[in-house]
Amino acid sequence: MPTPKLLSQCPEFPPTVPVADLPVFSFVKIGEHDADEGKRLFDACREYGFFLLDLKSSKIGENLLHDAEHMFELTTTTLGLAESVLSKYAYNPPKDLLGYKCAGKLRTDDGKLDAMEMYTLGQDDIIGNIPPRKNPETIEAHRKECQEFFRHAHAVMTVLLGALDRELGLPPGTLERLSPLDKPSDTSLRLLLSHPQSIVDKNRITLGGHTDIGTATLLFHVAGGLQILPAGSENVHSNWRYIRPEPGCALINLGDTLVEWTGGLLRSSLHRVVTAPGAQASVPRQSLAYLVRPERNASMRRLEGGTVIPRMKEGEEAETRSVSEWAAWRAQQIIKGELKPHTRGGKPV
Ligand SMILES: O=C(O)CCC(=O)C(=O)O
Ligand SMILES: [Fe+2]
Repeated sequence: MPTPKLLSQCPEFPPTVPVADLPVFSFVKIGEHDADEGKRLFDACREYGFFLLDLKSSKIGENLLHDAEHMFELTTTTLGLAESVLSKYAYNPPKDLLGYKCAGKLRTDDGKLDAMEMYTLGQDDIIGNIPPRKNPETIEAHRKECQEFFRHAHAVMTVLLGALDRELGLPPGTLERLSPLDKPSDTSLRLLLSHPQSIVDKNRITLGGHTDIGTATLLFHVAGGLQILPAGSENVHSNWRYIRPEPGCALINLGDTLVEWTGGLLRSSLHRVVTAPGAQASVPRQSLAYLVRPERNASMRRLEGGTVIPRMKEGEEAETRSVSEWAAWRAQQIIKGELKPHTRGGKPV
């Protein structure tokens, strides 16, 4: 992403690093229910679980690109506050992931500590599903812009989830109703920042390999550094592929919840952030991740009623946990080392 303006302020993404060849879809065509675009989108959701979405030439898309510029400004002002101010808004894992996370709180795949700062805004707080939380003044003064971002990002997701409903043969609106804007959920917007290193280690892992746990994620990045591990590849440095930021595009990736709901048809791919490549390593790296989670009471149970999602076979046990219970269980498994994050789903239809 995002806008040509922001990309022009960043050194060039080098042409020499290995990149993932992700497909680009037109948001306009998907909104028009273009059958061919929908089919290719479904293929990408199973093969990679990642794709680029061209937001240009669409009113909602252009609005979201504009909102993203505001959110990048909030990243600069908010994460530029003194540590003594930010620490008053510190996150409190595992219960409360909203607020400020300083660098060095998480373990990365190589056993070192992460180098990513983030400030996480909750959809419930910003949209008003709960009484407002207290955020730093840099954010409180721009609640309206934050609301606009959430509304437009949700509108874009609604169009994408509608296309997946059609491809999965689910009744229209099924997936959107499970992850709505106006019901309590853990949907959030992360404002992410990592600082350049004094001595550049191009393989340093800024944010460790993971899959996103929710429905789907919409990401804007300006400098590179985000990488995906192609399905079936061993987790060694040489197999990871950079994702090249493209002007006017958002990057979309599917989360573990969609894998569960579709009986493993859709894919949630392992991804991570390393030092931005080439000259981009010398500038602060900012990104925005809008992480859509289902409403809190939703179940992780496989969806029924579609024409494509496989039915439970004899002997298979139905997942009965709610999304919150499942998320807590999974976080515990990872903490206890019983589960190493890995690519999930992508079963043939
Ligand atoms: O910063 C990025 O490019 C990716 C962030 C990410 O994967 C996440 O926040 O889940
Ligand atoms: Fe992620």
